Amino acid sequence: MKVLADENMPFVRELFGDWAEVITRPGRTMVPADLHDTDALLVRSVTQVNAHLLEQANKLTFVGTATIGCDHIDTQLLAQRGIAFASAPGCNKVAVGDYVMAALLRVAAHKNWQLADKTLAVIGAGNTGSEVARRAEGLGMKVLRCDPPKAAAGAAGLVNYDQALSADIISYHVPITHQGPYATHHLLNAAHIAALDENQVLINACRGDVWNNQALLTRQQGARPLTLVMDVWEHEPAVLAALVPYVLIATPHIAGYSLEGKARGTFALYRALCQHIGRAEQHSIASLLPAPDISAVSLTRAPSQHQLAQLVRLVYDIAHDDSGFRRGLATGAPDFFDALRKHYAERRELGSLILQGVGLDERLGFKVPAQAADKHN
Ligand SMILES: NC(=O)C1=CN([C@@H]2O[C@H](COP(=O)(O)OP(=O)(O)OC[C@H]3O[C@@H](n4cnc5c(N)ncnc54)[C@H](O)[C@@H]3O)[C@@H](O)[C@H]2O)C=CC1
Ligand SMILES: O=C(O)C(=O)[C@H](O)COP(=O)(O)O
Repeated sequence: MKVLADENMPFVRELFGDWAEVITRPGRTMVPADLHDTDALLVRSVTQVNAHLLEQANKLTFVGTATIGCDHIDTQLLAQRGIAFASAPGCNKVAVGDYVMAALLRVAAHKNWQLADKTLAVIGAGNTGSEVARRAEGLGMKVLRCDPPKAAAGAAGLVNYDQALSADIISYHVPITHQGPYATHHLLNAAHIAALDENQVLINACRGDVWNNQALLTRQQGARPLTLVMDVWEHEPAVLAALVPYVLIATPHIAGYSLEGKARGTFALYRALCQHIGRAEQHSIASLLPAPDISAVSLTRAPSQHQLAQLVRLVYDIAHDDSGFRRGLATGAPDFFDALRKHYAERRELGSLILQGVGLDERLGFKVPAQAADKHN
């Protein structure tokens, strides 16, 4: 069987190589001819799987995306053609939780805030939003959850969007959708942006088009700019360069890029394709992951917010991603965004670090020995 995969999908050869012919291509520039005689197509978020790409797909029976978002896949077309489809829901939700926690701690240092005094609103209380809410609650923050589709289905404890927009920090975790009562395209529109208070902080780690970037630029160029954290941008990879100097933390769509998250993504497709062709699984995720460079730290007392930020930086330094982004943009190279993503350094999840010695709140994401964990679930 012939499997065509995005060249930036790790562990493909380990999982598929011993039983399939694996061919890799740059995801953004896959062309119809690549699909000729291909049985299974494995993509990431940058490949538009549509009628054009499938023009020469004479043998294709399976398409998988090793991502949470599926906005790049014409799933209706696949269903019409009888092509099986799989995605990887939740695969990198922990990485997104790590990213937002790292961002929160950096914002707090920048604004001299104690996060425990602040309110965070999560827009979209699904897999990634719930992970972010859990971290924020671990930090002692008050959390508001806004999810109108879930509210309409009867979920309790949710706030409406206007209430959410009053929080100190507002973090977006919705899919990009263009139609229907809950469409998220420009969910943060020019009117919302103009009405926000200058002390508020906005975080986008979902999809760039959820925010009106041009309206944000207008706001930032005025007298009362907001504090912004942006992992995703309208029109990626062509970011609105003029906006970047007004963004506190700017990164190239890497919130989900932990090694564990990528491994779970590829593994979800391995599992789905094995099921699709009736093959028994012969691998596990654990076998794919190397030991982390730093595996344990011993604490003698509960860490302060500043010390917690230092512990997070031991595993994931968001400032490094931010400075890399700014350096890349400054080169003027049109492909800097994709180059940063392609050559992204190996990043482990906070859960790869065992914090020994004190009973730390397990919702923060670090691994806490069972007898010491301050349990909340
Ligand atoms: N920056 C990155 O690296 C990553 C970005 N993503 C993006 O984040 C998105 C969300 O991921 P998950 O949380 O795993 O998805 P999910 O499907 O588990 O949760 C999304 C939630 O948003 C809610 N929602 C939909 N429309 C809404 C609206 N108008 N207002 C408020 N809530 C609304 C849904 O009801 C659902 O509960 C993905 O679709 C993907 O586009 C995901 C992973 C990594
Ligand atoms: O899972 C998603 O959804 C994401 O946004 C991915 O983390 C994006 O990664 P790529 O597929 O663009 O490498």
